[in-house]
Amino acid sequence: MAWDQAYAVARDTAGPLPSEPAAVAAATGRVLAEAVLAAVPVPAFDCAAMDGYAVTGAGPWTVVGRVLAGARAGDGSLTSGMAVEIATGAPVPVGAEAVLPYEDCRRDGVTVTGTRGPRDHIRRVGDDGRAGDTVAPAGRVVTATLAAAAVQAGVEQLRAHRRPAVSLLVTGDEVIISGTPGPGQVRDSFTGLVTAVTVRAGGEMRSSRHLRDDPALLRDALDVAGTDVVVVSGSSSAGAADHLHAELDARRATWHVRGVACRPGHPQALARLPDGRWVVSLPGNPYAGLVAALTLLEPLLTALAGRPAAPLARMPVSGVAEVRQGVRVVPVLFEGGPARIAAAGGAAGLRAAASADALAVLPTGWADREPAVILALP
Ligand SMILES: Nc1nc2c(c(=O)[nH]1)N[C@H]1C(S)=C(S)[C@@H](COP(=O)(O)OP(=O)(O)OC[C@H]3O[C@@H](n4cnc5c(N)ncnc54)[C@H](O)[C@@H]3O)O[C@H]1N2
Ligand code: MOO
Repeated sequence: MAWDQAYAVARDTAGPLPSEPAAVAAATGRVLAEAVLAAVPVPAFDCAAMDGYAVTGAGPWTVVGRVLAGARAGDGSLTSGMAVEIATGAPVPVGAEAVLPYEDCRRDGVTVTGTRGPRDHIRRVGDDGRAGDTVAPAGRVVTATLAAAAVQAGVEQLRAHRRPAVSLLVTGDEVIISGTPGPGQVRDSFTGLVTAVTVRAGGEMRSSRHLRDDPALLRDALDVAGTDVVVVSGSSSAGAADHLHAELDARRATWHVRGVACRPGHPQALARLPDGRWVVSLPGNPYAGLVAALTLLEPLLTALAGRPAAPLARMPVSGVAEVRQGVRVVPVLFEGGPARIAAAGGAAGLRAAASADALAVLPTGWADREPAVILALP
């Protein structure tokens, strides 16, 4: 399957997971299934916008008291010629017409003189929205800013799509999950990468498990992986120890993507089990697996999380790389002007990607300075 088509299938095949109530404070990164409506007006009471004196009528004014923030709204009232000393955010007494900032007036004993300017320096109830106003519409990602606006408007609970839960099965007899690899061993590169892609797309990483290359272990692990998405690294190819495809066929999985015309990352796949769980197969070569995570896993999770699919970024790319068929995915550097190819190497090493700014997806027949899709690195 062509790379663009595989990306589109991963992005467009799954719909958002069901929604549920969620505490605003814990909903960052999730997508609103319903609009957030203000429970209270903002501000909830008329209050001072400056430190100074709340006054009524023309000056001079007689200071009759002091109101600090936190005082009860509705207490106290002013009539013409009266003033109270007031703090920013404190409720203005009933009848107050303006707040005179300290710098615009003079106090002598209990008398304040000064001139009222064109602004009254009072924030009125509902200036920034009334109860029932939309704080944010359905479909928005809950950012820290959106969450802050919601709690400001008295909202503590919202309705959001469930985060897609992800588990990772790291296959390979040679793979170790911690420490420095010895002869014949490789250190797992996938747990960190898959976690980062998952979190970035609005998912939740539940577990990462290492499995030896044994079909029975893979079968059992697939049985118990109770997550929306099961990612399997390695075991994607045709080798004697690669059991994933046979296992998915035995389970009558539906193949949505089975091989992508993409270098590296050709053996990547996306399938759905009859019970609804998605399986993303990442080739074991780490750079190829990273490419596959950005091609299939990220758009799938984005859709399951209910996030709107952002259009793919494109920019001109300069450098040397041969792309005879399918696409070639290369690390690039941003230096102003076209992105520059940092290296166009193999499928295993991550070193060029480590100090690159992004990956570029070079189409078949690509030539120097022609545009390419740009994928952000996790
Ligand atoms: N006869 C063929 N052989 C291969 C083909 C093919 O089409 N026909 N495709 C090649 C391509 S392309 C890739 S990519 C790999 C895919 O292999 P698998 O997904 O089956 O993965 P493994 O064989 O288990 O491992 C490949 C390579 O990656 C290393 N690896 C595996 N897991 C990890 C990990 N968690 N962290 C770091 N490195 C890992 C592993 O040690 C191997 O070196 O197949 C080609 N062969
Ligand atoms: O295409 Mo493989 O995925 O070279 O590494």
